[in-house]
Amino acid sequence: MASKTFTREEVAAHNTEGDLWIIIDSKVYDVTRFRGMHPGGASVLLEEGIPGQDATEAFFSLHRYEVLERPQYKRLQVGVLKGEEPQCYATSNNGEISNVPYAEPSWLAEGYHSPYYTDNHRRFQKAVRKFVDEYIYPDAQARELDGKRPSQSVIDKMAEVELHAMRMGPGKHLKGRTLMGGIVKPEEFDYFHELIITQELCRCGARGYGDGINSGCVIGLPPVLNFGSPELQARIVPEVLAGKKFICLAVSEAHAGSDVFGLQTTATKTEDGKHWIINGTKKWITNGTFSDYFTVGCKTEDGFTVILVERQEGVETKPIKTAYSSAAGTAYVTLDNVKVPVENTLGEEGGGIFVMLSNFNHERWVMCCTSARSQRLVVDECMKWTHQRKAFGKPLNSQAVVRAKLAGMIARTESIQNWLENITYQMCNMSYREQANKLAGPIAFLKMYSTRCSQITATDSVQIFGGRGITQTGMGRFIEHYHRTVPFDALLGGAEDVLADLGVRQAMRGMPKNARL
Ligand code: HEM
Repeated sequence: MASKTFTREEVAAHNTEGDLWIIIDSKVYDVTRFRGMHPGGASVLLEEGIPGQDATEAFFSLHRYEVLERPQYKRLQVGVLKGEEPQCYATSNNGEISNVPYAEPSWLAEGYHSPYYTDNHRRFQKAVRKFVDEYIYPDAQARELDGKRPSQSVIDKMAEVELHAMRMGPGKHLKGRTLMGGIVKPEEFDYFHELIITQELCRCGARGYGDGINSGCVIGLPPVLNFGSPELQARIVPEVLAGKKFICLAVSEAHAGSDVFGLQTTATKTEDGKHWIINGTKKWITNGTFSDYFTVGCKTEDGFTVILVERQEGVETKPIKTAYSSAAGTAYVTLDNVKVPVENTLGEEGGGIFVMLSNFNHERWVMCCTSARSQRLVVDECMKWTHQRKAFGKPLNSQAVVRAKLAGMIARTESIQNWLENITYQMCNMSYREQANKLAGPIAFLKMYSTRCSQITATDSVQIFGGRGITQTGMGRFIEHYHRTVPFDALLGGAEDVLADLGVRQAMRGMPKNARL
């Protein structure tokens, strides 16, 4: 029983193969029978300094804190040390703000200030974090392992507090909804609230799952919200935001990714002009395997047109095996003579590029939010690991070469977050049209810069974690995951080089004609 107390001397008497106790962080464990099942082997538990002794340091240099939290291992605890309190605790995913330096953006760190966040944002952040840690984190870890799509119970829970609606950003779709239990009024909800949601969600450290929980909707629904007919909106939007139906954006193809003018999926009108007949294929479609609706980019007589397709005869989806988990529902979509009413056209016929462009800024900004926070997760992991792991008799962080790597990743993470907050502030103060004009370049640059940085940070973090950084279980599991999935950020929403060029071309367009050195 965990409530029993023992002195260190009493524990020390249980020091043989047939009667084996150890102390970890003031808790006493009977590992006699567990020894034969220990994933790290039986012999290590009999090594010098372990039987009947305080094994705290040895334990934390080899195991994550969460190991002790697993029910099957919790049961091994037989008591606690008399008059001693646990000194170690998990600083992640317990609903609290971490006090590990740089584990939180500065606006959340004690004693720091920010011009951007109000008391309302702070209350909102607390509630979102609690929600994510309680409901989403456990499902994220389980689904990331089994590759199944996110549990419907989590999607429903998210709908209860209107997380799906809030992830669409500020706007009229929030009207009449009770957001996060009423903490923020629909008309007060701004891009900083949305940034908070996105960044809190990616603390789960499960990239595929993160996309699985309705990222398709974040990029697939805005064209319906902004360009769909009132009838289409009335039919589609409520059920999607309630988490009962799923939608995805289906633009990229095997033939063309960033180059939307190179798309080959065609939509041709029937003779009576009442329907589109769509033929083609779409590739890398997030949430595609389980989507009910597809926002499809098509080549039409007038150019490029976006059309909403409902799952029906002629629409087939099959999973694509990518580097991240199949929880994301990444699909190859085939469209064979799919008949769609012309009323499903989103925006003008031939005006698809405008529909897409108006979506891209928001989509890329969301990705910047994710990338910035994921890099911070790596900083957090590296700070803890280098603090608790000893090599050559000293903690890893006592080595200058390790500290230099930490310095780089901290500086990159901080600069990205600060730039991101500046852009978010501009978004809060610009109309959608102004944003499209003035922020397409800066957002493209930020995304390019952020994903460049993230790859350097991923490489350095693997060096810091060594073999554990390439191992899917144990101490380095988040690092392995990050390093494996970081290229997604650099590709989705426009490849780095394409975005860099877009930013410079935008700047060139703004050059005063008479500017001279
Ligand atoms: C209540 C006590 C313990 C439990 C429940 C436990 C559990 C585990 C688990 C689940 C693993 C698999 C890796 C992971 O998921 O992190 C593991 C690995 C390991 N454990 Fe333990 N362990 C305990 C105590 C110890 C102690 C005291 C030592 C002593 C040095 C030890 C040495 C190891 C080693 C060497 C590995 C392999 C690590 C690796 O592959 O990187 N364990 N243990």
